Amino acid sequence: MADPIVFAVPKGRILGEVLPLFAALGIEPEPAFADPDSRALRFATNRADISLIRVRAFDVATFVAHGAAQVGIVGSDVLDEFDYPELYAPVDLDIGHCRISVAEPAAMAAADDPREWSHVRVATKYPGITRAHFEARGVQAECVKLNGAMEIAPVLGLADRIVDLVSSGRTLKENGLVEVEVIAEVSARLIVNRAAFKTRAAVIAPLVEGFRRLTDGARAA
Ligand SMILES: Nc1ncnc2c1ncn2[C@@H]1O[C@H](COP(=O)(O)OP(=O)(O)OP(=O)(O)O)[C@@H](O)[C@H]1O
Ligand SMILES: O=P(O)(O)OC[C@H]1O[C@H](OP(=O)(O)OP(=O)(O)O)[C@H](O)[C@@H]1O
Repeated sequence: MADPIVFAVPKGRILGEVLPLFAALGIEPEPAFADPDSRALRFATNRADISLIRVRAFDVATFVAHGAAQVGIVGSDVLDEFDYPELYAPVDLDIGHCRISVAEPAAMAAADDPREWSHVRVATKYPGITRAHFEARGVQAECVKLNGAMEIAPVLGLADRIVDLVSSGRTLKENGLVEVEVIAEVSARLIVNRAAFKTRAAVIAPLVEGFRRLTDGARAA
């Protein structure tokens, strides 16, 4: 029998929303998969043809693009940032909803008109999305790449503005920032390596169909 396919799942907040989807599809990971204290990275499932890996959100796309994993789940923020040609994203899973936005200190926003910006200095984990967004508006964007805690950058003078994910808006509020522009809505997608979609079609095609039915069903309900 062929090796099981490798399905990459982000270990952060999306993991909790993925577990019910797996359950609905009859995929039962070994118990350690849902245990945040487990140090294991690869997990078996009740399906001999599917194994799981738990990696950082940005790395899900890297594993699947390179074919080291064949299938994965990743936020559309990550797909927009890297735009990997090797990835096919056939299903919007309707989980992990948030938006990617420009924010700035509340005091600055009071006297600021985004239509007048010609140059901005932005702290972000998403330099690709940020540059593309501002380029399309004819604004030159200088990006300072951070991997988290962007919200502290303006008050410390690292950058005037940030581009980051916003959901409830609580992180911005608690750090004295306000959202001034929404760049894109974000949700998690099922991704498949294009080559693997052909070579491992017997496992992957029904899996894609299963996720598609599940999310179509949820939308119709
Ligand atoms: N506040 C949020 N609300 C909803 N979805 C979110 C939120 N923040 C992030 N996400 C989604 O979850 C994905 C993973 O984010 P998460 O914050 O779990 O990882 P991270 O801390 O950025 O990753 P890592 O620790 O691996 O660097 C993001 O790419 C995005 O699609
Ligand atoms: O609008 P809110 O509901 O406050 O959510 C937004 C926050 O959520 C994400 O961070 P996360 O909590 O995942 O931590 P991180 O800094 O590790 O990415 C994001 O980077 C924001 O900081």
